[in-house]
Amino acid sequence: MQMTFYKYQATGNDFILIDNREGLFPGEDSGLIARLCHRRFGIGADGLILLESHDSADFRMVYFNSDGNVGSMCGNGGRCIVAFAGLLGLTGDTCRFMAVDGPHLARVENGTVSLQMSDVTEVHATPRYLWLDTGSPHHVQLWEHWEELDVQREGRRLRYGLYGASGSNINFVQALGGNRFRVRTYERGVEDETYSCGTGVTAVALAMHYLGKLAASPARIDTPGGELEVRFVATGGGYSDIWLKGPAQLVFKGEWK
Ligand SMILES: N[C@H](CCC[C@H](N)C(=O)O)C(=O)O
Repeated sequence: MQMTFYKYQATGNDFILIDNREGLFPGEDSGLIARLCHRRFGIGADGLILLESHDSADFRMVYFNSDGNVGSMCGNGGRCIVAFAGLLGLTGDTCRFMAVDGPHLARVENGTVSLQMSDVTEVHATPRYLWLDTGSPHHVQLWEHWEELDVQREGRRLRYGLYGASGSNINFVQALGGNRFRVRTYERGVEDETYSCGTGVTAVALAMHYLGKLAASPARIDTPGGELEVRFVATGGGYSDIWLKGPAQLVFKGEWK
């Protein structure tokens, strides 16, 4: 299948973006999507995103994990598709698009994209970890021995051990003082560590506020791929007006033959 694709990255979380407004891409072909995302046999990416037409929003985002299956919301991918819609001339400095978890607003300033995330109504807390849904499911756990952290091993153990077949994304957090945190994420559907996960970083900011380790919005979060900022309003048990901000860049454009 011949098609034009665009490769984007947002704090090192990388995606293949395809303009599918004509509806020709075979989204049900999970084998093809996994091949396109494969880092040796394909283009290489953590996920693939289709930009499609929508009746009442600027566009629709359809997100697939690199295993080829439809994923839940992707915060970094959401920031990339906003930059992509701008490149295609569909939107200006602000836009509103539809994703699997509902509508999202976004703003673009000098290569930085701020994306409004879904409200969070519940945080499940246990003595060792928290779990919340920021559009995607996230386990958040503080980790003391940072230098010895094997994200692939620990993430895999928790993803399959605690969350059964549907699984969860797993975030390990270190508090750096003030409003700064460091995060490493094991992503479900990639089944490996990624350089950054937007819904994960969002979950970490809210979880740290919930635990009293972050006094107030915003949180500044370091990931292996760079820094992200999360702003939010606490609503007594939940969170609203949540914004994820950081860079999103086109890397290259190509043809798949
Ligand atoms: N990388 C994404 C998360 C993808 C979620 C996916 N791994 C799933 O659970 O389906 C992000 O920036 O939010």
